Amino acid sequence: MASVTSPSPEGLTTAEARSRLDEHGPNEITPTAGPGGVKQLLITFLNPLTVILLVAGGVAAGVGDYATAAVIGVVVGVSSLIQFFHTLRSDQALRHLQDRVAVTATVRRDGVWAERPRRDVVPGDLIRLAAGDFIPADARLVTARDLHVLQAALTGESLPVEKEVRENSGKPGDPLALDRPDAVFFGTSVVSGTGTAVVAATGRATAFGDVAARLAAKAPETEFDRGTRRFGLFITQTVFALVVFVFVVAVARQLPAMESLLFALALAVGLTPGLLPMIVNVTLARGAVRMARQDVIVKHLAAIQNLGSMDVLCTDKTGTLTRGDVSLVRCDTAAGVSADRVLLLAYLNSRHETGFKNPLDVAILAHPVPAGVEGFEKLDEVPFDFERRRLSVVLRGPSGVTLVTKGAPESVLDCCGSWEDGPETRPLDAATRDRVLAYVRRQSVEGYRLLAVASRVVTPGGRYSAADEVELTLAGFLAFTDPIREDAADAIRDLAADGVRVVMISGDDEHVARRIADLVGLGGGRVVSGGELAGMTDPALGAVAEQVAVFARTSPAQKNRILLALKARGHVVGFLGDGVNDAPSIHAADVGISVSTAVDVAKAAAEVILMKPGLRVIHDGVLEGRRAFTNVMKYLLMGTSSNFGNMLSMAAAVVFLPFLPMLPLQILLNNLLYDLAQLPIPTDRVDAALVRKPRKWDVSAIRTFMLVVGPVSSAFDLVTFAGLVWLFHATATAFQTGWFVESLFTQTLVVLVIRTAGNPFRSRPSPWVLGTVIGVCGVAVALPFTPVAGPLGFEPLPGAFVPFLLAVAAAYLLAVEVVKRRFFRDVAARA
Ligand SMILES: Nc1ncnc2c1ncn2[C@@H]1O[C@H](COP(=O)(O)OP(=O)(O)OP(=O)(O)O)[C@@H](O)[C@H]1O
Ligand SMILES: [Mg+2]
Repeated sequence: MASVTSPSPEGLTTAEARSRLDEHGPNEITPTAGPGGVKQLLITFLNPLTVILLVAGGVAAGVGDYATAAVIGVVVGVSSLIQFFHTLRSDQALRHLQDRVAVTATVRRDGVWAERPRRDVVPGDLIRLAAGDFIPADARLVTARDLHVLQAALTGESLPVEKEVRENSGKPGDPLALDRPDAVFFGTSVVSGTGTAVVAATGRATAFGDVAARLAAKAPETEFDRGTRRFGLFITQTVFALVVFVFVVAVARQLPAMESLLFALALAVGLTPGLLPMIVNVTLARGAVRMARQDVIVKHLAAIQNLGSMDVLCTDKTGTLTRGDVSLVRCDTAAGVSADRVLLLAYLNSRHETGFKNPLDVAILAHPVPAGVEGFEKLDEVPFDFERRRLSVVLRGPSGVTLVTKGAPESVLDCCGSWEDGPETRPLDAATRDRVLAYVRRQSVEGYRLLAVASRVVTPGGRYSAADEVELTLAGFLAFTDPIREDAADAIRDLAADGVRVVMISGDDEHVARRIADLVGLGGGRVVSGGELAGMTDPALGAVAEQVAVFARTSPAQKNRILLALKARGHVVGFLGDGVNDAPSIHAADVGISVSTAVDVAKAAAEVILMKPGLRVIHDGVLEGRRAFTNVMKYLLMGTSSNFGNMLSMAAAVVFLPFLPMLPLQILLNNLLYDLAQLPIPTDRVDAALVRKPRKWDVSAIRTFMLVVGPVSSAFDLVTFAGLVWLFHATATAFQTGWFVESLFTQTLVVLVIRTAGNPFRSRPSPWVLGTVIGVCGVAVALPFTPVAGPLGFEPLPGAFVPFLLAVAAAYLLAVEVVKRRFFRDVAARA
């Protein structure tokens, strides 16, 4: 672990920071930036397919076949450049999005404090910490005031620990150890208090960097990754077997050996879905950019997939279902009498606490300053935590040293032994307690959120902890209102209509939760409280969570349990939250969602950030995610149907024909044109019907589709072969020309069929898709009549071939239409 020497109070200079950034690298655990331009170009060029092609080109040039060598040159050049620019563009788009939601750190540079992206922090930087901050690096505290830090990510300890600068905490140059009271670490967060610190280590050099890098390296493969990988493997094996088969047969039949080798190599290139990774990335990146326009930012492309397949969305209440602009409407004693003292104590507590300000605190402080607030000096603080649900400050005032506690009514009541009835202090006996609880319940049922305030005179000096929150005197209650969002009910209904069930998981009171649930259309059912939940086993909870729409008084750990229980039952679960208490669940969800106004910890844990609060934008994002998914699926269905069919046809042709069914260079040209026809798929329109339900990656359905459509398309190839041989008495050149044209027609036109689950004539493709398909077919028909026909080995086709070709293509499309309907029915049935 690194060490640091004394910092300058002015912080680093910009120049110094820049040179340190060069020396230590950016402050990130896993690099977010993709490879740079030149490296990316090399990666594109050095893929195995390109290498095969270049070798084949060398061989062709060696034997004097310059036409083939030229076609290979064009194919390699064009496809590499297309891939290169597309990948570069989507990387840039994604990086731009990531910058918009980058978590920042408060850093002192050149003598001024400024917010800078976390990745720019360097060793030696002076940083400032406040509640809700994600600690940006490993650092040694220079000053600290009531600084409490949650180190769960590093130590597993779920309660905040206090950090402070002590005389004996070690010399500035000593290494930072976890138990050092003046050391704070990357990956942990500030619960309350403030401090300044000097950075000792950044990025991978941090204590957490090690752990996180190991975790990141072992990141579980998503269903999508696994699907594409297995699929790619299957294709590669099949292609390999076919290429060997074709070569052996061709040689056995004494076709020219060199020509046969080139033919086999061209097949290998032509039949591998080489564009798959690129098309997937471009489609998703395009989806990401469109989502950004709807105010939804994704940090990783995989999040789009997950958003599209999410079927349960868990959300907290304040700020998403409600507007989050809380107002304080009443301050009453436990007897229900309005009292200034209740407001005064609450105000003192809110003003002096240094934790992350809950909207309730904001509402209290927005109230006109009550008289008498100025005469108090803060001595200490016991910060809020979500298990205790209360917080205390210790103040020296006109009548001695007082501990002032505010929190959830039951939690505060548990610590009280008496209550203030005007000037009198009365004991809080069982009967009174029941009466008070009944009062709280009544208020909650009416929709008010309540906080209780209590206090006690304590002995001055010493340090205070939660153990001092005993024998308090209850001053009274504050009642707040928080209007619901106008669009919440609509958004919940729309999400439900599109297959996403919304579950509210609140830390708030059961009655308040029920009331809000009623207002937004989640009500009517059972409300499960944290207490009840504590008695359930995980499997039982899973069954309950599938039925229940509202959970109340849950702790952060319980929020997490609900979510994991739903995941265990096969749901794809999203979690939307904005607080420190939501961060673990955001992290554990399939889709962690937060809002731009959330605390850093929540934003850092999320994969999706909403630039506008509320559920409406999520609905838009979900649909956008499903659109991207659907377009990826189009590419796959198009590719699988044509590649597998072509393999079978090639194998059959080599066995039966006395010549090669297509020249190597024709195969390559065919493949290039086919690839071009696929490029605009990311721009395609998507049928509304295809985004009505969560979309899951169904590899087996795709494989079935391939195994059925492949032979079907092959059968139509054989019909073409038969027609060419017997009807048109084609020569080798005419045969090759005829199949070249037929194959491009069937392979490209099929996209118009498989791009919709219904009638292809009822669903309009994007102009780009339609234009490119027509263009490619046009080029195919025209090529034999152009001057390049000779070098490419084409000859003009007889006029009668055109109606024959159109008839074959039409019959093929009809057949695919039938198979396709079954495919979409199966997929829908399984979802
Ligand atoms: N600053 C605070 N002072 C006193 N009590 C607090 C404070 N913050 C939270 N509480 C208590 O803890 C409870 C749970 O906190 P909070 O409402 O933030 O949880 P949540 O799960 O985020 O709820 P929600 O669903 O409303 O967003 C609150 O209802 C309140 O009683
Ligand atoms: Mg909340």
